[in-house]
Amino acid sequence: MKQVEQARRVEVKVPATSANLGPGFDTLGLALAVYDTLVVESAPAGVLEIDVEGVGAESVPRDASHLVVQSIEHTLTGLGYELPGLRIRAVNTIPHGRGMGSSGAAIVSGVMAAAALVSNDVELDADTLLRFATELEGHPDNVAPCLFGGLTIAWVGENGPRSKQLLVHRGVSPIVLIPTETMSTKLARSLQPESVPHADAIFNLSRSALLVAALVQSPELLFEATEDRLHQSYRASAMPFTSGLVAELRAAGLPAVVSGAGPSVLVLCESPEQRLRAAAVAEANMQTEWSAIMPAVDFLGATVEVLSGDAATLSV
Ligand SMILES: Nc1ncnc2c1ncn2[C@@H]1O[C@H](COP(=O)(O)OP(=O)(O)OP(=O)(O)O)[C@@H](O)[C@H]1O
Ligand SMILES: N[C@@H](CCO)C(=O)O
Repeated sequence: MKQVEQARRVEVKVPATSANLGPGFDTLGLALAVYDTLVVESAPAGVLEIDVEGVGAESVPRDASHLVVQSIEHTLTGLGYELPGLRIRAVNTIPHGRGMGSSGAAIVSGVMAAAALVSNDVELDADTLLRFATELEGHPDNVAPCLFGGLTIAWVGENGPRSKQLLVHRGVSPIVLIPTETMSTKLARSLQPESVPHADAIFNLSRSALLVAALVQSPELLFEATEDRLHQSYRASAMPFTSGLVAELRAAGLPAVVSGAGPSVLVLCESPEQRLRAAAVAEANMQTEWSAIMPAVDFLGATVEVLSGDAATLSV
């Protein structure tokens, strides 16, 4: 096994993401301008210091089971390196367990940190970064936009996960409604049926193809393009306030969907004006405690800077 250079310090910044976007289950994802940042330093073997500020400061583990550590280890092992000691300082703003891609962001930050720790010796291409991240996350629809920014279409081919990044129409104005309750992605996935009716598969094929056109070129089609029959109804009983709010917003003509595995609601508004209307409709219909954010679409994805050791700035 190869050794990581000592006292190499890297800084990673990763965006939140919303996956599925209605019909694009496990396929479509959008990067949002809400970020976690992380400084990672290689240290003598046996050292593991984890300092967390912001989201998760009260809850995430401070040992080797921390998701970023697992991701660094997974990536370095995959590249033939021994896990060095680590000093990690995280400043998190992406909410956990709310459907905003926090686990994907933690995994991507670990993959990017590991890549930067060894970037003097190894250069990783985009597909390899996506493969390491997807191996841990299980599906590529959050980690692809987190890595590359913008709107991504992700798929798993014979040689592993791939993705295509697209720029989003400047009119598209997301609003995310975030409840205080959490939902585990694992639980939400356990509610999915093994098979779905053929007619529902066709329904989602048409809507997800339309959604790509709506997000890139024709935001006025977003309402029809965000319909779904593959996942939201199966999960509704586990998050009744979420499905109630989505229904109220859609009844008002607003393109609302469950964000990721929920329970947040994403409204993919076609203009800043529609977004203000969505905020007003949501406020009138929230039956529990929610907060609303209006993040821009992130177009950069994950970035890494090498702070010490041989300096170089990486991006994918
Ligand atoms: N920055 C982080 N550091 C350590 N652990 C994290 C971090 N972010 C997320 N996690 C872990 O991931 C869990 C949340 O993952 P989960 O997949 O259930 O939801 P999510 O990723 O926030 O939502 P979704 O996948 O629907 O977008 C947290 O409870 C925590 O255990
Ligand atoms: N496609 C995933 C996104 C959440 O990680 C799901 O809905 O289960």
